[in-house]
Amino acid sequence: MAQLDGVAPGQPSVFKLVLLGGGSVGKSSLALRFVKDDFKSILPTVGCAFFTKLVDVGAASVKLEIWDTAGQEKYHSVCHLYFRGADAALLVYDITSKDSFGKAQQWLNDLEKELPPGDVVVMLVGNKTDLGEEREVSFEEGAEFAASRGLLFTETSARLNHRVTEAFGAVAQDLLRRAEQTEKQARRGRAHLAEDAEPAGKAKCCGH
Ligand SMILES: Nc1nc2c(ncn2[C@@H]2O[C@H](COP(=O)(O)OP(=O)(O)OP(=O)(O)O)[C@@H](O)[C@H]2O)c(=O)[nH]1
Repeated sequence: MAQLDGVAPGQPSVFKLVLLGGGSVGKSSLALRFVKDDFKSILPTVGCAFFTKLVDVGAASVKLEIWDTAGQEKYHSVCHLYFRGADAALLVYDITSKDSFGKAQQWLNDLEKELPPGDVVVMLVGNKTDLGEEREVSFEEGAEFAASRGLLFTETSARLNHRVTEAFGAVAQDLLRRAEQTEKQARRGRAHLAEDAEPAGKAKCCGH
């Protein structure tokens, strides 16, 4: 895999990922599971917590800077500040709460006001699949909403460590794919510019 421009050889590409969603959906638990492979009762996040984790994507390495935002309504206005410069977002809801699914959709609208769709990789995550008997949001509902807005989608259980690594891994993979695509386009653009410049030079020379 080619090294991305601006990244020193052997160094990972760094991307900022924000965890968004209502209160108690499991944002901090997903981060804790992914970064430290741990699960415990966590107090509500105040403001924002910050983690980093290296992820291997094929032969490449990606460093995710994970910003865990507070889901409680009283912190909502502060959290907008954390959107800035985000490359990716995990939009989390609790599959046992229809209300949290609605909140995730509101968060998406807020995010898209700040960052144009397409500029950021967004994955919708239905968490707490271990509580299947209390389920209020079906897998299909989640998948359909994600498809309608061009989002990646998965369901997880931070408690049982189900599909947590895969969720972050899929986002890292998509980030790298997009970065490589952007770089290829830029290289092609530079090559075209060089080609366009060359015949003009020759014409000048041969006209004499
Ligand atoms: N059963 C179950 N409980 C979970 C799961 N993930 C988180 N929880 C529990 O849900 C509660 C809220 O989890 P948090 O990780 O603090 O949720 P949060 O979204 O970060 O909450 P805020 O900080 O208020 O935004 C805690 O009691 C967790 O133990 C899960 O996958 N399954």
